[in-house]
Amino acid sequence: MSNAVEQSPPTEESEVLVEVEGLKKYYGGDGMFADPPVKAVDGVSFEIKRGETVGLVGESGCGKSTLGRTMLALENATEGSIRYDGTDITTLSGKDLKEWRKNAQMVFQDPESSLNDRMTVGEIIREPLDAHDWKTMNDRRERVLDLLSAVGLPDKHYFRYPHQFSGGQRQRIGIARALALEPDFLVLDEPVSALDVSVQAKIISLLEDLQEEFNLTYLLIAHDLSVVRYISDRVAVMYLGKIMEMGEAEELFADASNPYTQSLLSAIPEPDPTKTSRRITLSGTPPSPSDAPAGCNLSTRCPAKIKPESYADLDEDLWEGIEQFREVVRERARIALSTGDRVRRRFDRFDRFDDIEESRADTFDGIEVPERVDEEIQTAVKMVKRGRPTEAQEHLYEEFASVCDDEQPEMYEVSASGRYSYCHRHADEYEDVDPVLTRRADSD
Ligand SMILES: Nc1ncnc2c1ncn2[C@@H]1O[C@H](COP(=O)(O)OP(=O)(O)OP(=O)(O)O)[C@@H](O)[C@H]1O
Repeated sequence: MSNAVEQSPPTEESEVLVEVEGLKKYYGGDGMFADPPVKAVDGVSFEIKRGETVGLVGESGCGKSTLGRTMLALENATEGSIRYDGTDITTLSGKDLKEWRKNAQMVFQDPESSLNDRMTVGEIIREPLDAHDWKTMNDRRERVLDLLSAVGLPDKHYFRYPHQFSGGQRQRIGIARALALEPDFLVLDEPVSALDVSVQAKIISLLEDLQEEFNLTYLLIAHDLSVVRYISDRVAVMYLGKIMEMGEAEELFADASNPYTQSLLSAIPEPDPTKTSRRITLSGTPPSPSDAPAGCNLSTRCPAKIKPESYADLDEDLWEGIEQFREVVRERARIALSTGDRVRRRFDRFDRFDDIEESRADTFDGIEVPERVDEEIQTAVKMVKRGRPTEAQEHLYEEFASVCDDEQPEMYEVSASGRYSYCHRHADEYEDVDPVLTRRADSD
């Protein structure tokens, strides 16, 4: 059984460094005739303890970098707060913001493009010290030499240029620069993904050593789940601007609760050929962050989606078919019609979506479809064929929408260690995720 908790999950006594609450970052959407905003980060809350490494994972475009940048005040938050050692940095500006920036820095993915090739290594690392008018020129020089040594580069590199170095060495320079002002908190945005595997291991080990030496706190953004598993204390899984699950790394990898986390982890190849692992695939494509579902953001693709009460006894294959068909219709509704299409539609000569019949037949091939379901599907088919896929989408919504389409889930605490997950299925009134996924996998 799971308990619904407030957005911020409880953490243990250890000291919290960063507290993010109800954070949103939207792009665009201003003005009367503007397109809807891109909801890159859409209401996330979590904490990072001092000295902790939190891994942030999720598919491309889910909002990881935007969250990282907003947490460093490199982007203005649209809503919510980011308290750093108790200070809400979203309210800082001018001198106060500049002063705060010393505390938190970013290490970028691509060491090829993130360093200015016209500056020497010494100048690159010294630049933040110059910008903050840090102590004397001599002190700055000493500091740069210390930093070179901390990241494993010899003094003689001071006067060389970045293009004289390999990818791994350039990333060491980027890390030295990020450490110049003695920050407590680093956002590492894909710090090793542009590097060869052998170099990756060295940079990861350097990051671990530096964390120990300088008591650093990390937010590690990475798509490579094995890197995240190896280095993180806790992991947050993001999808379409929201955190779907967050908890201790080992526990989350071994026993994920959220259907999205389960599907993400099931894509990792099983190294032991004698073991069979369950592959959980998500249907369709992720919705655009400017057109996210009204209910749970995974609702259009969820492999454990709850059925509506009036169809609670539907066969699993049929339910899956209905959901797939709804996605086909949604895809049609996303297609912009040309002027010619509109004219043809007006004169009932529209034929661009006639293949919807075929899609229906394919989707329900070999599945027994009861009359009451078939009637609704056929009505939607007719609407799509007439060039009115949005009406068809609404019709199917009226008939088949469940709590997952209509309501955003709460955050539920799903383990004694404080892991939490964003899914209606953790509420007492619904069957939990695992038995549903097992049953649906068996029916495939
Ligand atoms: N400056 C911007 N203006 C408008 N939209 C943006 C901007 N920056 C990011 N986005 C959009 O916000 C969404 C999230 O992007 P973001 O780069 O944060 O995702 P990500 O998870 O870091 O992806 P990746 O792993 O590919 O870097 C995407 O739809 C992206 O197109």
